[in-house]
Amino acid sequence: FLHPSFPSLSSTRMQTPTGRRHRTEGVRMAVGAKGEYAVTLLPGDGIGPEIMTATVGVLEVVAAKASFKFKFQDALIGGAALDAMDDPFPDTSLQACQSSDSVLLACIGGYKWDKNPREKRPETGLLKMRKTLGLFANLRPAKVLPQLVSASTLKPEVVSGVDIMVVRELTGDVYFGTPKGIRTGSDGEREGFNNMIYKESEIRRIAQVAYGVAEKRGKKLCSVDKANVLDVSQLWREVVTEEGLRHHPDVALEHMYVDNAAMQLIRNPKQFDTIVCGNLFGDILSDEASMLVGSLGMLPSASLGDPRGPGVFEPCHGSAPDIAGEDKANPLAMILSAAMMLRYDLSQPQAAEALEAAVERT
Ligand SMILES: NC(=O)c1ccc[n+]([C@@H]2O[C@H](COP(=O)([O-])OP(=O)(O)OC[C@H]3O[C@@H](n4cnc5c(N)ncnc54)[C@H](O)[C@@H]3O)[C@@H](O)[C@H]2O)c1
Ligand SMILES: CC(C)[C@H](C(=O)O)[C@@H](O)C(=O)O
Ligand SMILES: [Mg+2]
Repeated sequence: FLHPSFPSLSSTRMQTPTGRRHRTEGVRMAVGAKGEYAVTLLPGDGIGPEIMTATVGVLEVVAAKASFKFKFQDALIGGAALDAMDDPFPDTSLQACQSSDSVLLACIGGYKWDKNPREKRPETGLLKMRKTLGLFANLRPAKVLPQLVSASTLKPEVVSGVDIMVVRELTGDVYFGTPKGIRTGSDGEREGFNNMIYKESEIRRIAQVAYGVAEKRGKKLCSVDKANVLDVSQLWREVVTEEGLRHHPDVALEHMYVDNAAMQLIRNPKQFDTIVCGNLFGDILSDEASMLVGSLGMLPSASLGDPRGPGVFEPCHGSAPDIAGEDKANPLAMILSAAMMLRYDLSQPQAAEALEAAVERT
């Protein structure tokens, strides 16, 4: 597991992050040692190509001022891959990712493919990528920049100073549980069903990541579940508690039901430091957290997991088909995701800090 070396994305940006270098030593650093990082670009759909172009431009400037270069290669995912190859995440794209030091993904999806059968949907390609690359930990920081306090729909005194890290489990839960489908019962009525399921080992490893992140931030972890109703959440709560008692007694652990957490995030977001939750709750709460920051177009993320493979760095938002092609999309979530790539995957903290500082100035 990668948790002991996980850096935080807290306001204490001057600490030396040691993320990927530790978990990849001797495995993937050889390319970096030559001064060139192989990065696969997955522009995807909608505003994806626009924000990817902006981000690559910024990374070229970073490289020009640093002692390393990037070797970019494009690959297909989502609707673009369906159109070209009838597969939302073809093997050629998987191989491109696996042979890279890191992967930048913009976003996928769009009206054009919304009525496709499940296996031919852009979203299926995204989930396949996360699962096959073993990216079980998704870090979604929501940090309010002082310059943008007034951009939030909430009062300045509520959002000013907010600095939350949502640690979302990414390869389990109702997203991947089986059985699932739509069936016709004996009474002739159709019913849809999915299975919300977590193995103990899956809960344990994301809890370890979350405690590792919390250790390096405010030593405060809020685990979000629905243990008052769901058995899967009861196990989640037991395992998260156990993991803390055994290995992280210095981290203050709190449990919160997801409905209350959704309310508390709006009522008093500054009570939170690190939040850990399952895949579905994390999806919802991180979009909610984006409105503390002022815009969904500001929320980056890092998807990490298998130490032998690359991480994938992707904004939290989708393909925004309503504004695609209008040159209106905010590229900062994508650019900040590239900063996370520099920090977590490529062990270039100074470049990451420079990029984040540039975003703050902009
Ligand atoms: N990781 C991903 O690739 C991802 C994430 C979420 C949704 N999706 C897909 O995206 C499609 C659209 O979904 P949705 O509309 O529910 O969510 P969305 O995140 O694409 O858009 C929600 C709203 O936020 C705006 N928005 C999003 N990103 C923005 C940016 N960078 N700058 C300015 N405004 C931005 C959009 O214009 C829209 O009004 C769907 O097909 C969905 O499945 C993909
Ligand atoms: C598009 C969808 C599959 C995806 C998710 O639910 O994980 C998205 O909403 C996200 O947050 O990355
Ligand atoms: Mg989402």
